[in-house]
Amino acid sequence: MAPARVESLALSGLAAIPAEYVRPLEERPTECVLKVKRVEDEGPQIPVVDVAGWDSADEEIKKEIRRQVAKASREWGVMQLLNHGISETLIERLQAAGKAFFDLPVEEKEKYANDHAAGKIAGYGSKLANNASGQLEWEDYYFHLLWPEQRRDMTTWPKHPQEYIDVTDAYGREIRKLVTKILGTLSSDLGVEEERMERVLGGENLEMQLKINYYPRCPQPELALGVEAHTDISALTFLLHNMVPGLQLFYEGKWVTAKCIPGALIVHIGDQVEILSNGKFKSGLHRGLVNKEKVRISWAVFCDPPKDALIGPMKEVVDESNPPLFPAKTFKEHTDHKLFKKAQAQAEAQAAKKLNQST
Ligand SMILES: Oc1cc(O)c2c(c1)O[C@H](c1ccc(O)c(O)c1)[C@@H](O)[C@H]2O
Ligand SMILES: O=C(O)CCC(=O)C(=O)O
Ligand SMILES: [Fe+2]
Repeated sequence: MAPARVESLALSGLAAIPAEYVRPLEERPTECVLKVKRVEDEGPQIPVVDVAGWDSADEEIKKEIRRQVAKASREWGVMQLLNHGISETLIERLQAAGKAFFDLPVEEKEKYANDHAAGKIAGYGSKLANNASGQLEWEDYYFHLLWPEQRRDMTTWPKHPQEYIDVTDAYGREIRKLVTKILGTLSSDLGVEEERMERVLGGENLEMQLKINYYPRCPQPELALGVEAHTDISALTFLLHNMVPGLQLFYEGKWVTAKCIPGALIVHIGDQVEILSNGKFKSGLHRGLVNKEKVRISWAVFCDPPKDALIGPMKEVVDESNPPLFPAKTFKEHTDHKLFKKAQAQAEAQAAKKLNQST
């Protein structure tokens, strides 16, 4: 059965969200981000790193930037990059194109519907219930391969607006350059050669997937989640959004809301870099909240190794006092294992809930 689009639900004007979208008590946001009075100015904040001098001739400037990127990756697993080199105009055009696609009526977007059952994840989609609890997220999305160029199937990309393909392609090329810079910085910080991590992650065959997350207005944002708590299975994830707050990072036992900083590009360390570094760099737990007043849109680029790449702690970061914390697995095995574990945990939670209700 085709999943219901969250946008259609939101537009139907319902006052209470369907039960499948109501999160268990312990998962619900404790406050509704938009209503909270400058909560983001209090307590720890996601590190902000100005990388304007990344290519500077001054070695000290470069060293300081690299130090800050590595520190954020070790302590938070996420950072907001300023002056990353992607032009404001390109970002505006990318966001205008994604928004123009989502501004189409749902019936038009359905022409791009993906087909999970047939293993086709590219296209327009909404989360499918993967267990008995049927727990859903308050979002629709568009997902497609962005890189490498020769493996892309352009028939899976939106044809409307006309600009979509050129501008999304141009953005992908810019992100690919940043991938090399960040992996180089992180490799050096671990004391391995600069190209090492990128090579293990596939080099020319490293893949990038684009997911545009579309979070419609929600009548009961305090009960729902746009994206449930997770770490990204990627090596790195690059994230832009439309300046509506919603992203939260779990840090020192609390959910910290990401500040909306104009021009900033959010970078997440994903599971693959955590594994390669044997846990020196953290894959941060994060989630997405929704709100009553505004549609939120985010653009996530997941940078992944090829499916058959074997990823385990690099030998240089393992010794007698630092034994491997992760078994080596192919990227496909890692993905399957994580999905399986998630479905299993949700099924167990549902069984426990039923047991509680019957006693
Ligand atoms: O290649 C990737 C890497 C990632 O880190 C992720 C990904 C794909 O997709 C996840 C995703 C996609 C579609 C859905 O319906 C989801 O519920 C999740 C994404 O969350 C991310 O982990
Ligand atoms: O929308 C966001 O800010 C987060 C999205 C996210 O975490 C994801 O797509 O993996
Ligand atoms: Fe994520």
